[in-house]
Amino acid sequence: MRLDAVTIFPEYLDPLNVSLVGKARTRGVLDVRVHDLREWTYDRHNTVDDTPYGGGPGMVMKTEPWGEALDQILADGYEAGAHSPALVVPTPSGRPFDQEVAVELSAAPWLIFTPARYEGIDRRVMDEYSSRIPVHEVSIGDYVLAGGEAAVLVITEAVARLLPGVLGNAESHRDDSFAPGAMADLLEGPVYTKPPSWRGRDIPEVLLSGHHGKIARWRRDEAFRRTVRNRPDLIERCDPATLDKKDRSL
Ligand SMILES: CN1CCCC[C@@H]1Cn1ccc2ccc(-c3n[nH]c(N)c3C#N)cc21
Repeated sequence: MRLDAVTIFPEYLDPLNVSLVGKARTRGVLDVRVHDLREWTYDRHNTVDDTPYGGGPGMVMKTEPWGEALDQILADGYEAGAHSPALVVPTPSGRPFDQEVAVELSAAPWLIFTPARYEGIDRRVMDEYSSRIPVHEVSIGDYVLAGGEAAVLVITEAVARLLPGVLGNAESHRDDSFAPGAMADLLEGPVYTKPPSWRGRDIPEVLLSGHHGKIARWRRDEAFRRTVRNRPDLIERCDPATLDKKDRSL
C-alpha cells in the first residue's frame, strides 16, 4: 500500500516513522510519503488560507495549493506505477471511522490523506477530486480537534495493522474489539502476565489451569461483562444467536 499525506505540519506525522507503521515501511509493506502543502505556494508568506465567503469566524484553506499538490502527487504516483487512489479527508463532519471503515480502507492500494487546519478546506477541492477518484470524508470521534493530522495517525495505524505481514501473529487482530467473528462487537477482556503475584494481587486461577476450554469461556465472559459495563450499545448490536444463555445470566 502507498500512503501520501499532505499537511502544513509535516513534522506532526513523524510518528509514522516509528513502531508498527515504521516497521511496515522498513519491510516495504507500506510506502509512506509526507508532503508539505506550502511547497505548492508561491507568495512570500506561503499563504494557504483566506477569509471565508459569507463571513464567519476563522480562515478557510485555499483551493489552489491543494489542487496543485494533489494533481502532482497523483501524476507522480501513476508515473511510479501506483493505481486506484482514494482521498481520505479527516473532518468532524465525516463518516464515523470504525473497524469496518479500517477494513474497507485496508483494501485500497493507494490512500492520499488531506489533513486540514483552520475551518477546513474549500469545498470545491473535494468536489473536484470526487469527480475523479473516491473521496472518503471520515471522523475519528465525536470531539473537535484543531486539525486532521491526529486522525491521519489513528487511521494509518488502524489500517496498517490489518495489512498482511504487518502484525507478527497473523491471528493477532482476529480477537480485536469490533473484529468480525466469534468475538464480534465485544470489547477485549483483561490481560495478565508474570509475576503470578504482585502486591498481593494474584492471577485468576483459571488462567493457570491449562484448561483451554475453560480459559476461552472465562475470557469471553469477562469480555461480555466489560462490554455490558462500558459499551452496552454494542450488546444491542450483537446477533442474539452469538449470545448463549450463560451470557444472559451474567
Ligand atoms: C475546530 N475547527 C472548526 C470547526 C471544524 C473543524 C476545525 C478544526 N479542523 C480543521 C481541519 C480538521 C480536520 C479534522 C478535525 C476533527 N475534529 N474532530 C474529529 N474527529 C476530526 C477528524 N477526523 C478537525 C479539523
